[in-house]
Amino acid sequence: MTKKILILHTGGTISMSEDETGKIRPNAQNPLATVSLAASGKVELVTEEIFNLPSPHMTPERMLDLSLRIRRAEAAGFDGAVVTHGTDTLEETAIFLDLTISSQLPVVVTGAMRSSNEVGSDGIYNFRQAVAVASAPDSLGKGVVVVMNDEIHSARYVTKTHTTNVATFRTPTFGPIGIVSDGHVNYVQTINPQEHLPIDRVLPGVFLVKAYAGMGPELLQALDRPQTKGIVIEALGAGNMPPQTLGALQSLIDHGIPLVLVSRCFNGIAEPVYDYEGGGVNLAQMGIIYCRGLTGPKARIKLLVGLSAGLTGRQLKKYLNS
Ligand SMILES: NC(=O)C[C@H](N)C(=O)O
Repeated sequence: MTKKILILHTGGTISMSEDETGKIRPNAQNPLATVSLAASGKVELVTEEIFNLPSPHMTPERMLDLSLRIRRAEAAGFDGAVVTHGTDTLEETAIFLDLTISSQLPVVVTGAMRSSNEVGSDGIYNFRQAVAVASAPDSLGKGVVVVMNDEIHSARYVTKTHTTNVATFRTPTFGPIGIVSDGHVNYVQTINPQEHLPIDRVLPGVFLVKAYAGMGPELLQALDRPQTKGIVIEALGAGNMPPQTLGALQSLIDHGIPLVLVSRCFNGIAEPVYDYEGGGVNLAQMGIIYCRGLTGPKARIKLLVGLSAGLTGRQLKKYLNS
């Protein structure tokens, strides 16, 4: 049976070309628009250029537009969706979609590290693999996935790890959930289902701060204001903070601003294990919420989604802990 796949182009290098001076630029006409996927089997592609943006121009408001468009796709008879996206913020859009789309429909996000006319361009290849994954029966109910360089990654944990290499998307700690090989889609692991919050607005005022040796209170104090709705902190190691930040952290908590903690480490999960001044035990006792296994940018999207859905207090904590 022919699968009907919705293609949503948003821009990024996959939609760009190299000019005569070697610089990469956006195109007025998307180069993927004319690609034939005859070799991919029975698929009908319905294409929309929802944005034509470099991904550093992506915002939560635009992620919401994309999410709302995909949420309408199932009722419109689509069997899956492929989103093409710039790679710089792809991981944030992917988790936003994963957290806000509750349908079983396969949703695949892909991009490219080399633009459409560069030697060794990976755009058409990744696009074809993404369509194969979106139309595979095994992709039903897998949540949003990212397909790049023959690997299938869960949107929840995948991250860009290299500035230029085509093998840039990796899932630290857990690894990919599958591979695409010779057009065949093979899943090797499943990840736990998570709660979906189909929000229809996004709150501003959710920030991300990275901790460092000798960090003082200044950055945190600058965020201690009524416009701040929540802060994610990329803490040190297993989830610890320099002692000079504790006063500013306590003041943010006293002002009712949710503080969410992840680790700045590439692998592992932040846990409140260390019992010294600024250690995780201390931070958890203060009411800082530990968000397990997400990177800082992803935890920020999750906090933003939770707050935008109106979650507060224990509900917010439970959502972020899960
Ligand atoms: N490879 C890429 O897509 C990077 C580009 N700067 C973007 O994110 O739009």
